[in-house]
Amino acid sequence: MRIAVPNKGRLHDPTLSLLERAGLHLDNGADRKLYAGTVDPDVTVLFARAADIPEYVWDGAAAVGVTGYDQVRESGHDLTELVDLEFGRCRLVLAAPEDGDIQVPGDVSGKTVATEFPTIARDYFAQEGIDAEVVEVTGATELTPHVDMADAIIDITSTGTTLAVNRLAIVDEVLSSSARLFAHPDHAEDEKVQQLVMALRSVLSAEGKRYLMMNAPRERLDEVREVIPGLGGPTVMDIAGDDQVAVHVVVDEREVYEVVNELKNVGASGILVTEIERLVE
Ligand SMILES: Nc1ncnc2c1ncn2[C@@H]1O[C@H](COP(=O)(O)OP(=O)(O)OP(=O)(O)O)[C@@H](O)[C@H]1O
Ligand SMILES: O=P(O)(O)OC[C@H]1O[C@H](OP(=O)(O)OP(=O)(O)O)[C@H](O)[C@@H]1O
Ligand SMILES: [Mg+2]
Repeated sequence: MRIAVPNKGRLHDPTLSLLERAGLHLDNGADRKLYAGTVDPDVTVLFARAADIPEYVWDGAAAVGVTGYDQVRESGHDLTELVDLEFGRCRLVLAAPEDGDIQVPGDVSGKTVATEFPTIARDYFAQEGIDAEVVEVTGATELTPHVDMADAIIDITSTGTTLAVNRLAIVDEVLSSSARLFAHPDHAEDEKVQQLVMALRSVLSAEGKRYLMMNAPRERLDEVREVIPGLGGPTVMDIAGDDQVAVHVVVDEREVYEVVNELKNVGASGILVTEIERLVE
């Protein structure tokens, strides 16, 4: 199985980090090559531009690919979305110069809109019944309204800094995106693809979770159970020749502070809090 992965840009590092955490270690020097092997002899990683990945998957050059939902929509290919990887979150927005005469989407009728996403832009205008002319650019879109290349833009925003620096205001949200794992519809159910899906989900499930280990007096076990909001209840183990038991449990990271205090109050001791790499449910 080949996995297409962004070769550079914003999605490159988080994708490689996720594959590593999922246990799919890449060969050394992977990021300077077009291909990389992994610990699984049947799995190869193929590096490509984020915008080209939908095409690679659609053509069968790779069974699956990681890229932004925006890129898949722009490609027009009907790929199967398998996992939302929760990074690369951004929005495609219609934006126009602050204090200009474009205040609502309808105001761009009869005007020009620059974008790196012409397919998405045309679909959006058709759906909204807006008659605007789309001007295709390949970068620095935010500049175009200031050099009279376009009246408005459709571009990516996340923190809003680039729009603000270029004195552009959001007129409408066109699409909300994040990095996701996509498959060719014919490969979505393949065994290797499903193994990858499970491994990636296990990493995402573990994020924001902590593993708690402690000793507790056997006679206060009921009180311990009550304060633990655990995933499927705690694991309780006897400590030979002792009136203490060992208790292990997975807890939401946001609850750890309060839970540890409550556990102390019901007699728990030697409380250890650790991170979890993966959680297969
Ligand atoms: N500011 C951002 N915040 C979050 N995600 C973003 C942001 N900008 C882009 N993305 C996501 O990352 C994807 C790739 O964008 P990126 O900027 O890394 O590549 P690119 O500039 O299109 O690539 P290239 O340099 O190869 O032309 C986008 O399609 C989008 O899904
Ligand atoms: O809302 P913000 O946080 O400012 O992010 C938005 C900017 O991020 C992306 O550009 P990027 O930095 O990837 O540069 P690029 O144009 O080289 O792709 C996008 O094209 C916007 O310009
Ligand atoms: Mg970019």
